[in-house]
Amino acid sequence: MIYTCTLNPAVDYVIRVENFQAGGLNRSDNADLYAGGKGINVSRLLKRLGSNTCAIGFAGGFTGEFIKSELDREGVFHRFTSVNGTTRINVKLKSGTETEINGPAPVISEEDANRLVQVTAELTERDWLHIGGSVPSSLPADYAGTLIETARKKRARVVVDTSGAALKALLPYRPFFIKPNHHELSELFHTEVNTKEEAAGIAKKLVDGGTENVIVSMGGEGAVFVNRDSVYFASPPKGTVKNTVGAGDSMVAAFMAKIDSGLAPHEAFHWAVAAGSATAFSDDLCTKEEVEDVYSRVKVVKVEQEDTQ
Ligand SMILES: Nc1ncnc2c1ncn2[C@@H]1O[C@H](COP(=O)(O)OP(=O)(O)OP(=O)(O)O)[C@@H](O)[C@H]1O
Ligand SMILES: O=P(O)(O)OC[C@@]1(O)O[C@H](CO)[C@@H](O)[C@@H]1O
Repeated sequence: MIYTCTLNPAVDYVIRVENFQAGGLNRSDNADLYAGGKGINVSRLLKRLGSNTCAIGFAGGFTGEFIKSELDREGVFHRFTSVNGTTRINVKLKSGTETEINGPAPVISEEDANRLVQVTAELTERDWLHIGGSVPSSLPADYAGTLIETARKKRARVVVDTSGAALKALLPYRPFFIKPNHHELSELFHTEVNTKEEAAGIAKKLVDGGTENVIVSMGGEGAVFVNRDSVYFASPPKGTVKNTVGAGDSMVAAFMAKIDSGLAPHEAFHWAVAAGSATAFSDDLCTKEEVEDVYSRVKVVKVEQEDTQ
């Protein structure tokens, strides 16, 4: 079972406005609500790809109920820890460009935090623990690390998809897989990452530091894959981009799904890029059929290690 842990889920309110005017009254006749947050997106896609998954994390208030009912509707197992506050709403404003306003997390009590640790203590060596997204500031600084250690004691495989200080703090736990985008990588290493060669050079440092598999996503430019044995570059096909929210999560889901079903890492990478692009080309997360359709149009090349910095 692939458990996804979203410590700070969200209802994603995707609203489209023509000619948005900051500071003025704007009206929209096109908006959608989605169960969101990185782990939740990953679980939704895993279900579509046919993998066994369960979404865990904190949920509260009417927004928490909405997320659970949406997951029920899609047949995605979940086991959220209920909290007193209200799960946030994240606004995704589409008006030519995409503007995101991610809301604040509810306060998580110590008791609720401990209850979630107990859920991760039930994992087994056949399970994965994916930890995705931001961490509510009311949680102890080492909270995600505690979840990882708890799952590790049961020999579960750990995947980390977070950014900034939270990602930096979790790297010493030597995750099986991480997928920063090139902006997150730039922030992590205090350097500009603009090319695939530069991304591969830095990803190698992460692999040297103990992370087993690194994908660096680079939006419409594609992605880079690095592990101990090899480096691959991928270029996605051209298409009409409708929504990039969840494109990165789709990559993570497809990579885990394909590794879990026994594929080699570079093959799983190929599927990951296809899933990322398929989501970018659709309004919501992509379907299995859309991923299959994009797959044959993704170009993946093996790169000689000397060609990277
Ligand atoms: N314009 C695009 N055209 C084709 N594919 C795209 C485009 N934008 C994103 N993708 C696909 O989605 C993948 C992930 O994109 P990106 O690097 O933006 O992830 P991300 O920043 O983690 O996204 P998010 O956090 O919004 O889920 C890319 O590697 C690519 O495969
Ligand atoms: O604020 P965080 O936790 O970093 O990111 C949350 C979020 O932006 O990430 C997902 C897309 O990856 C969205 O569903 C969600 O709104």
